[in-house]
Amino acid sequence: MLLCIDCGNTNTVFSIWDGERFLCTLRTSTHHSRTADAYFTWFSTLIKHYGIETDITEVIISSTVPRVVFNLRVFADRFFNCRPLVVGRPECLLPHPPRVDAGTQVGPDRLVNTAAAFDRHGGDIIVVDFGTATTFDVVAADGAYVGGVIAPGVNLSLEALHMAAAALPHVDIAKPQKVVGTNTVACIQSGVFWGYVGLVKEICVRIRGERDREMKIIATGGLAPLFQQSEDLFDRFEDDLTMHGLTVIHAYNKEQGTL
Ligand SMILES: Nc1ncnc2c1ncn2[C@@H]1O[C@H](COP(=O)(O)OP(=O)(O)O)[C@@H](O)[C@H]1O
Ligand SMILES: CC(C)(COP(=O)(O)O)[C@@H](O)C(=O)NCCC(=O)O
Ligand SMILES: [K+]
Repeated sequence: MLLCIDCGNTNTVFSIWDGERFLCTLRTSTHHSRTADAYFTWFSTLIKHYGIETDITEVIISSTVPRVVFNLRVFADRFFNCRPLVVGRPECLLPHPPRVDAGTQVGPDRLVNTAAAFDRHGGDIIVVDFGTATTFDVVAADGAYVGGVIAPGVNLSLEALHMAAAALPHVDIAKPQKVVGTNTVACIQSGVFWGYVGLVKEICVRIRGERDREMKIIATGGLAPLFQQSEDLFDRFEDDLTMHGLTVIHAYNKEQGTL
């Protein structure tokens, strides 16, 4: 069985792939100081709780936080006796190498989303990932990542207002009833929610214009459903897109004989 680990700047998600389906998805916050032993204690407790039979022999990691990779490597080595495949490392092959400026280190999450979107839908796709940052990944007709857009994440924007302005409270995102807020919380929610709706629309229109073609929009990440219920922003929401991409990249490396 393959253990897929997707480490974002906020959360780290573990999912076990049995070759046909994901047996479970476990989520913890991202901390570079978490040790291999701490990961295993957490992981084995939850696996036992859910009564899942596992036989993990392989591990693949995508991490937007370079510092956590060391402890995740030790975790794979110590508890599953394997060397993990780490997306973004030279030894991890990609089905379609990215076409970006020389020296650019594309976020591994974006490479994984690209591989997943192409596998499921073919090319000419925009992936919108609502993580710590909101990223737009442009997938060309041949499946290569050819660039994109990075915007501050929804929660980061809310946090920034609270941090920088003495009178603004911490607010959780929600769809406001109206655009014109009649209290501080409603005003902030309106600014971020409708601002984001506009941001997503405008960026997608401009990407399609720049590339001069129709492009399917696939959304992923925890906050995507909130926006999907509001407006017709995306063609699809796929919660498991990044995890699927990890299985695609792992299978590709097996096929190429590098594993
Ligand atoms: N279902 C959800 N409802 C509300 N907030 C969420 C949900 N899922 C994730 N978030 C929040 O969205 C932000 C991005 O989370 P996540 O997608 O896990 O980011 P990353 O991949 O960058 O770690 C975080 O601030 C997280 O707390
Ligand atoms: C843009 C990101 C911070 C998004 O990370 P996330 O929100 O998933 O934690 C990450 O993909 C990253 O660090 N990228 C490196 C620069 C680039 O992709 O061009
Ligand atoms: K992301």
